[in-house]
Amino acid sequence: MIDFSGVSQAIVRIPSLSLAPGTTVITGPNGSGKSTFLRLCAGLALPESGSVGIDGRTPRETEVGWVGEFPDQNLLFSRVYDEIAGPSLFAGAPCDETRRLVDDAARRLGIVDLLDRTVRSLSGGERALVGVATALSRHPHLLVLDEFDSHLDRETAEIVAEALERCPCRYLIRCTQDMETAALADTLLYFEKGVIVHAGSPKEVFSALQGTCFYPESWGG
Ligand SMILES: Nc1ncnc2c1ncn2[C@@H]1O[C@H](COP(=O)(O)OP(=O)(O)OP(=O)(O)O)[C@@H](O)[C@H]1O
Repeated sequence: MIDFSGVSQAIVRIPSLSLAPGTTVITGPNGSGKSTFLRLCAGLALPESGSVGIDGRTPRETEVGWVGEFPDQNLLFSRVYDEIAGPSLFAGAPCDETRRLVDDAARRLGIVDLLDRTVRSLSGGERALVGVATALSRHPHLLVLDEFDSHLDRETAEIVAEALERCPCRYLIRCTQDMETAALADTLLYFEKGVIVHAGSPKEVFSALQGTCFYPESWGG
């Protein structure tokens, strides 16, 4: 479980929360604290008070993959292969293992033909695919995605969705404004002003959001 206890960070306040393995989707208005929550999950921010535990470890003791809202801003290396290899290199993995993980991640995202390209020569969508390949290359325990897909076309979004479906990570936590994506979650959290106002299955949460823009169009009503 991912457990929040007495957590306070910037505007976010989470007295108590336990997330089961599977896919958790976060949604809510702009500025409601979604990114802050994701940063706490990933260990990129530490709570000012309280604690976050992932199966008994802190986020920083956990293998975490992260894709931010603007994936192209997080790319570190000039060559695509090196970018995807980055987490393995930082983990001190042997070269042959790194090669295997990079090839596997690139295959899953359909970007094998990009491996020798420079990151600078890629389109925004291609950079997002590289960001996702990098984040899931080492099969992280927790994969955190912060609205990275807002400017992907449908075909690219489907490639990513398929890769995520097959990703063996224990927890996937993602933020989206796409309620059709949110509807597929195991758990849905709806934030307002730093607080989780609704939590539960998509059916439970959407029943409380009927008549708002946070309701899947395909569900009608
Ligand atoms: N370290 C901080 N100190 C003070 N305020 C902060 C800090 N980090 C974030 N905030 C504020 O907290 C609020 C929530 O920010 P956050 O980025 O988490 O919201 P969000 O729901 O992801 O927004 P958006 O949908 O616009 O991306 C914002 O008003 C932001 O300015």
